[in-house]
Amino acid sequence: MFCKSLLRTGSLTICRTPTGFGVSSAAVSLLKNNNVKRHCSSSSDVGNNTLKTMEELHGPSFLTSLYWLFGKGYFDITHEMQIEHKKIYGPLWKSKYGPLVVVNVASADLIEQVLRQEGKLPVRSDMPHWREYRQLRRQAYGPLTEMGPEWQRIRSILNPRMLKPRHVSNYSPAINQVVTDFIQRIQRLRDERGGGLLVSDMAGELYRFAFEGICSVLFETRMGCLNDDVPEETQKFIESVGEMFRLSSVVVLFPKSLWPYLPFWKHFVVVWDHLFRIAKMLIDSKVKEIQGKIEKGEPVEGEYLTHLLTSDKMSVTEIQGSITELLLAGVDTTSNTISWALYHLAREPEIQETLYEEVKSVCPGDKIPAAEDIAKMAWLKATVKETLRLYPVVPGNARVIVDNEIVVSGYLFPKKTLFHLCHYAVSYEESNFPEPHVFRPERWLRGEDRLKQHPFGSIPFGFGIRACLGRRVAELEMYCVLSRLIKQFEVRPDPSGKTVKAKTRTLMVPGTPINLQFLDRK
Ligand code: HEM
Repeated sequence: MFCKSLLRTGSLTICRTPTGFGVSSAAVSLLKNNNVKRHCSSSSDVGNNTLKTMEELHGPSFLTSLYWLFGKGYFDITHEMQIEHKKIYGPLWKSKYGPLVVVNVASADLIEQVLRQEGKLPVRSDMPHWREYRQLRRQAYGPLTEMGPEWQRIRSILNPRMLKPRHVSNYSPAINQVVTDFIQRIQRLRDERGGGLLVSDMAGELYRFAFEGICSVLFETRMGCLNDDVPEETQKFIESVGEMFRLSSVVVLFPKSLWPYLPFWKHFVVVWDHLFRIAKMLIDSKVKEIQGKIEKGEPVEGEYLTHLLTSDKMSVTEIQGSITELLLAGVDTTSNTISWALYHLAREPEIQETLYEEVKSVCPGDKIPAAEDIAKMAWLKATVKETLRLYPVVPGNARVIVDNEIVVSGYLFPKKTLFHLCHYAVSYEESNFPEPHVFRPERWLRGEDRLKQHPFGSIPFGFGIRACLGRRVAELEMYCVLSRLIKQFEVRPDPSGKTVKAKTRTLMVPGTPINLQFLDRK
């Protein structure tokens, strides 16, 4: 019934898809008792009981899709293809990739309809290649790869210290130490290599920052990513993450039965071995530290890892599986968002000045912003929100609703239909965001305009029980580094005046390097 092959096309992660259709009586009653609370499908559909099937939904054929991707050159900018396809087919269309069928959803109303009907155990993609490695090496699944009730169990353990604001605020001292080192690194790079002004490839620099920042939270350990001489083990760790993602997108193009015969599958396994080995080393050293303290009768204090290890709800192998996945999900998402925010602030001196005044008034002198200070910085938060609207780092998000059939815009979709939520296209809906291409943080300040916005108009962290686990930590990192950079420097654009466009590499990343000038503020 399900095609198990998997194809990855830029932002689109395509996995299992159903081939069977049909209208069941359960579906009709589902429609009548539609559990969509807001912006639901039109009442005439419900009244007439006229449900269309997925077969009736239009959209590009396989050949047309290939032509768009490779003939018209949208392979690198699949986020733009969302907007073009929406103009042609409307907000709901079907794309075929060989035997795979993907239902694209590209309006805030319809995304809301899909997400509000997801059951208790939604799935994003079944990640067969990541899962296969874990089976091969008897490693545990983490929140990205786990499914069903086990996924629910590990999320219930991982969630509180990652998502509750009172716990997350405890990470601000560790993150601020990393920010201090990052600012010093920017000063060094600028003075030693950039003629006292320019820092090249900010996305690369912020990648180091985000790697160091998330490791300081997850492993409670400093890795030295921001040193001039990065420790060898750390350098290999960073490279293995990049290599794993690169190989992932190749492996997934081939059927599982061929993997053992592919040279890059072997390489993929070696890279994962390395990632898991370093994660284990870091966790083992924390275990030893905790044991030492217990033996000496000293109090055991710590944050995320210490809490997981001492709460006894997960085995060490399970902790290793989950922490490794948190790390993988938490580096380039955060670093790319910070890069885009700085890119725009450099081009919008007035917004930058407003932000500077806000940070200075909340944190005068040398005061370093803590979580409670950030809560008072409305412009800072609005800047990050607007950045994520223009560049939703995950521009298209796969969603499979496994528990139930659902009705969207008068169509009945069977269980396990693969939806592709077009967050990028929705972020640029003129009706929600007037002048959608303009960077305008004030859209997010409290006021009348904000009340008019659709709550699903920009949901960069997803929605519901399978939404981003690292949202609060990512926000804290972004707020800390942006506020302190803007307080310390006046950021100006690359004097060459080059504009940087986004490209899709699963995530939305800068297509060319972002270079910025950093002038000390007096
Ligand atoms: C700006 C930064 C980030 C953005 C925009 C972002 C966005 C997202 C999105 C859109 C999803 C999918 C949600 C859905 O399908 O509804 C997701 C999932 C996830 N994110 Fe993030 N993320 C960011 C940072 C982080 C960080 C720092 C971490 C780790 C500390 C993290 C960990 C995760 C995990 C583990 C999942 C999978 C959750 C699950 O399937 O249960 N993310 N993220």
